[in-house]
Amino acid sequence: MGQPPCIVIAGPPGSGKSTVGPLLAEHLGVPFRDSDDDIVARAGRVIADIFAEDGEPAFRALEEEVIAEALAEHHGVLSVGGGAVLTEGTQKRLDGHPVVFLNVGFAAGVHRVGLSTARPLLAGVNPRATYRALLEARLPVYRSIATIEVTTDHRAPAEIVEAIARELALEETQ
Ligand SMILES: Nc1ncnc2c1ncn2[C@@H]1O[C@H](COP(=O)(O)OP(=O)(O)OP(=O)(O)O)[C@@H](O)[C@H]1O
Ligand SMILES: O=C(O)C1=C[C@@H](O)[C@@H](O)[C@H](O)C1
Ligand SMILES: [Mg+2]
Repeated sequence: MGQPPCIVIAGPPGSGKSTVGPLLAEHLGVPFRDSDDDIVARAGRVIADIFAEDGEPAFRALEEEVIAEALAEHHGVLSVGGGAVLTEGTQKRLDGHPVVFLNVGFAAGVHRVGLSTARPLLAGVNPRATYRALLEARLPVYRSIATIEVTTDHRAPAEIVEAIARELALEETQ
């Protein structure tokens, strides 16, 4: 039998991908990777600097590359950047993988992302409006690539892990 496919965690900024991903990996006893961390390690710069110095298209190209590598060689949980699933190449590569969409509503999401400047897409003059537009525009994309959708509002990370594990077990029996 081959290695199990990588379990992918997707969702908007603040949905909890980097928080829930490692907990899910621990729960399942498998390794964890985060594409944002892989990009930072590869570029030797933080994400805000890559956006500022190279622009978003260069960031997206690097993101697609590190995700392709991770999907090919990583057998565990992979959290991907909030905008990673917008790329057609990545969407195609996700085929055959369990993909968990961590959904978050506007109020909880805004509260979680705060005013951090680490998220270049939300660093403009009206981050709340930008965040609202981003959630609306991306919702259908997240839904189109996900095999599992989990609501994260008013739920602690440990409860979210339990919900994902239950859904993954159900998927396996189908
Ligand atoms: N279920 C939750 N309940 C309350 N707070 C949460 C929950 N999940 C994550 N958080 C908090 O929200 C913030 C953002 O979480 P996290 O960094 O995991 O989001 P992300 O989806 O990885 O975002 P990004 O796309 O920007 O990387 C963190 O401070 C984290 O502790
Ligand atoms: O939602 C997005 O487009 C992003 C989310 C983060 O995970 C980072 O990948 C980057 O800040 C872009
Ligand atoms: Mg993250």
